[in-house]
Amino acid sequence: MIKAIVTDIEGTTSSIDFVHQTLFPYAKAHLRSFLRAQARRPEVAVQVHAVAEAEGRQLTLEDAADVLERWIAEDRKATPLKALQGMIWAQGYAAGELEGHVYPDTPDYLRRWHAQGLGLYVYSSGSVEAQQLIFGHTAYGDLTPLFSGYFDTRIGGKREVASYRHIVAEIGLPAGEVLFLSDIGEELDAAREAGLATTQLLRDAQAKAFPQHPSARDFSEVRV
Ligand SMILES: CSCCC(=O)C(=O)COP(=O)(O)O
Ligand SMILES: [Mg+2]
Repeated sequence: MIKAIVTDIEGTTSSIDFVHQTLFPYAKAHLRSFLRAQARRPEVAVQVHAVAEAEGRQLTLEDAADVLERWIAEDRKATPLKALQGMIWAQGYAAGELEGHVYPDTPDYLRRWHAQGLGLYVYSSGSVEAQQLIFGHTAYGDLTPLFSGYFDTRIGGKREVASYRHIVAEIGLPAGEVLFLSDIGEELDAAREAGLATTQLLRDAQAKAFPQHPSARDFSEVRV
């Protein structure tokens, strides 16, 4: 009996293109000006410091921006990059320059599942702030009241079994009562090894299917 759903974002609730063609370029375009203007804010400074620690060398602000641009190009799921991207996107959403993309079935089924009493959670490499922003600024309104919690890379990587063990411990349910939704087979494999139920979203005809997991073309095909 499934009592909670943990959902990925990119490729699951929202399009990969929105993340890669809109969000990442927006963060890249505003990165240097953001760092120059905001580097003294403690929450920014701590992330810039973490970039230098990860590189194992001292960095000027311009060096840090170079590293972060490289990490964006490599699609690195590094916590300092994700935290800084979230802060930059916050400015974009506040200015009305960004709208969070969700597939049309996403709000519909999130509302149904919530009304059925299922607990809804997000697990994404994007920071918790970035997760709340994308769901808080959709064409279907603010979806954040539907969620009971958010998890990001601070709980661990999405391909690591331990991350899912920590998530179910935080949710407070047996792993078998939690369903994880993602488009990425390696994430689903890790979740299953931790005991969670899984379903792979195959929204794109070219998506690589992992047949060991149940699959769904959209949320209407997800069996809970
Ligand atoms: C919160 S929207 C931005 C998502 C993001 O930054 C990312 O790297 C995609 O990660 P996901 O785990 O959702 O595939
Ligand atoms: Mg994904």
